[in-house]
Amino acid sequence: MEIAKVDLRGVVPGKQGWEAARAAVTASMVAHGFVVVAHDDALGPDLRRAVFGRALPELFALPAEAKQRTAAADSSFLKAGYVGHLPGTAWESLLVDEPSDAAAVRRVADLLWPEGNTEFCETMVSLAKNMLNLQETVEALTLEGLGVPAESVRAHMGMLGHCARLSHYGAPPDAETCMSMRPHYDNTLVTVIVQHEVEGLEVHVGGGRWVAVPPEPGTFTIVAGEQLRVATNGRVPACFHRVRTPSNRERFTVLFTLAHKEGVEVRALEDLVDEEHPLLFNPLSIEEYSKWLYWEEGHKFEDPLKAYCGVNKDDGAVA
Ligand SMILES: O=C(O)CCC(=O)C(=O)O
Ligand SMILES: [Fe+2]
Repeated sequence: MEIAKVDLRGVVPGKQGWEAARAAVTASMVAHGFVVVAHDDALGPDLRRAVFGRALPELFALPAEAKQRTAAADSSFLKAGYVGHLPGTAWESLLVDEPSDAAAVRRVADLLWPEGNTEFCETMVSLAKNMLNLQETVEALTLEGLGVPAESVRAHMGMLGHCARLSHYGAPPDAETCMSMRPHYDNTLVTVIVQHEVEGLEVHVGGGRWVAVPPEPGTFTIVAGEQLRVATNGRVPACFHRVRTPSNRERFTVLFTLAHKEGVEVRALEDLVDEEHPLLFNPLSIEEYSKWLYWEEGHKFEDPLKAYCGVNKDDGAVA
């Protein structure tokens, strides 16, 4: 299957191109739970070089104790800070909260480089601002495309927070399967995945078929997470995806997530619940759900979200 790309260059609300982009983005999100967009202005050659040629290699080359200074007390990969080499993985990652806020990035950078690293901070903030913009555009296009009125979209946006995840993958631990991250759903609303030169991201397109998304410069993959499935009352499925690198090379990626702020319940947008579309999911605390999913029995279910908060749980089959 060839993945269609939606060109978002110069697409702004109400201007020419917005309606066509809205139709294409919504169709892809509804059909697959992801959309690949072309938007080379969001990461031009200079910024790309600063991110992947400098900021990420420099960060992950730091001694382990420097990276550990940013780690959460319980080393959870769901909390801001560094997590390294979980069992069975060659993956290490740094999660930064509100990366478009210079002071927030600076706090993390000062732990990593006590002598300061202005260039790292500037690079991250520039990229984060562009990615936040891109995510808000895709989120607004999708919701509008589903018929949600502009004021509901605005109210929804007001409940969201933004995070960046910078990742480094060593060569896949199993050279035969080449799997670097097992299939999963993100627990976010949307995640934009920025790849660079080395392949890895694969999305499930149904019927056990996986499609690799090539790491083409100027393109970004936006995957829907479980929060968007709840918010859209099931219209947008969460994207099942994984990381597999057949070339067995090391790899850097940057992800940006948009998700409900901590403590804010995730619930279906009222405009998307009616007689024809009865409520599918009860309101959800993402913190409670994530605990259940990762550390309790959640992982046993084929459709954990449905098993946890589905209005009809009967078919949340155990895997
Ligand atoms: O590195 C990638 O391409 C995707 C990683 C991913 O899906 C995740 O961290 O949730
Ligand atoms: Fe993911």
